[in-house]
Amino acid sequence: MRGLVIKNTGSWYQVKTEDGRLVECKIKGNFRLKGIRSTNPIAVGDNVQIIMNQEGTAFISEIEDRKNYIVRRSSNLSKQSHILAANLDQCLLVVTVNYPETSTIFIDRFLASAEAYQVPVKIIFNKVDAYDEDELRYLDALINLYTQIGYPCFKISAKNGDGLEEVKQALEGNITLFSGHSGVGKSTLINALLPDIDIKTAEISTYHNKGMHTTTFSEMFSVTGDGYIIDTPGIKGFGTFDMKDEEVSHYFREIFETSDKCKYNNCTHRHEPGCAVRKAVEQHLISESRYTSYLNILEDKEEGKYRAAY
Ligand SMILES: Nc1nc2c(ncn2[C@@H]2O[C@H](COP(=O)(O)OP(=O)(O)OP(=O)(O)O)[C@@H](O)[C@H]2O)c(=O)[nH]1
Ligand SMILES: [Zn+2]
Repeated sequence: MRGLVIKNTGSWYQVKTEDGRLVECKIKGNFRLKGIRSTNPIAVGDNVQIIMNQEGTAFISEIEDRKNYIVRRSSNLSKQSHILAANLDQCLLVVTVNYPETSTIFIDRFLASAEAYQVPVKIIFNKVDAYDEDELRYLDALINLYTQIGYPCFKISAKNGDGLEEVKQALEGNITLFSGHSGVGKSTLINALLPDIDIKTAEISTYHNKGMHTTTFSEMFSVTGDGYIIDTPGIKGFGTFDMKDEEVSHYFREIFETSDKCKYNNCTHRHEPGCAVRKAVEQHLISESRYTSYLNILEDKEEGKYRAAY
């Protein structure tokens, strides 16, 4: 029988079967997956085959190929990773123009890593109830910028409910991960979307065993329209990844499109003659803030800091 893993409590997995039942499952057999040394072979979001037993519980016998997954490295010492969630359909990045301010560098780095992981992102601008005129103008400019690049944007107040209907629609039929840095209102938003569950009290814990093994129990919450929200503490972004200088621009959509016209095909868009990207920035066809974020990643990469940033 096929099912979706919606909760991982360490020793048990809760699987929702295709006919809508919730079944407590254990793993049977050896689940070493190609290419990953993981502390947990199965994560929320995995599609699995289960074999029912007489007690009404089941064994997970097979795991289907993942379209993507996010990991956290268990510790610096071990090379093992902990898979936090699999098969994400999208990520909703919650940001704020103020209280606290989310920088465009943070947004653009997040978008770049999501591009690398091939997870579509939508941006939620929260706390619109709290902004003054200048902040609202800046907010609209940002929405304009990111919508044009191809990232859908939402303007909401998790506090008073403005804009929540559009967010609910975006959740339908999708497995969604919420991200955003501390204080932007993720918990407030998720609680508003899931009034029956208090996220802060959801059963999620972490334990350490000789400093080598860390497990985060994660859970997906059902939303109307066959969608799920993943809220795993500690995920601020995607994992780390290595890339060459000339690859960074692949993760900035509009820079990548323009780079076709650069004189050199390995142009890094910094000092090279005949760089179409720099020209587009001068002509305000590419935003200065996006270009700055792009340079910022290149610089950090050179200093070996980029990996540490996520
Ligand atoms: N004015 C206003 N305040 C909000 C809104 N949403 C959240 N807040 C407030 O912002 C603060 C942080 O909200 P949280 O929901 O805890 O933020 P979080 O992103 O979950 O933060 P972490 O748990 O640290 O990751 C709280 O004091 C909320 O009441 C909003 O739409 N408008
Ligand atoms: Zn160039």
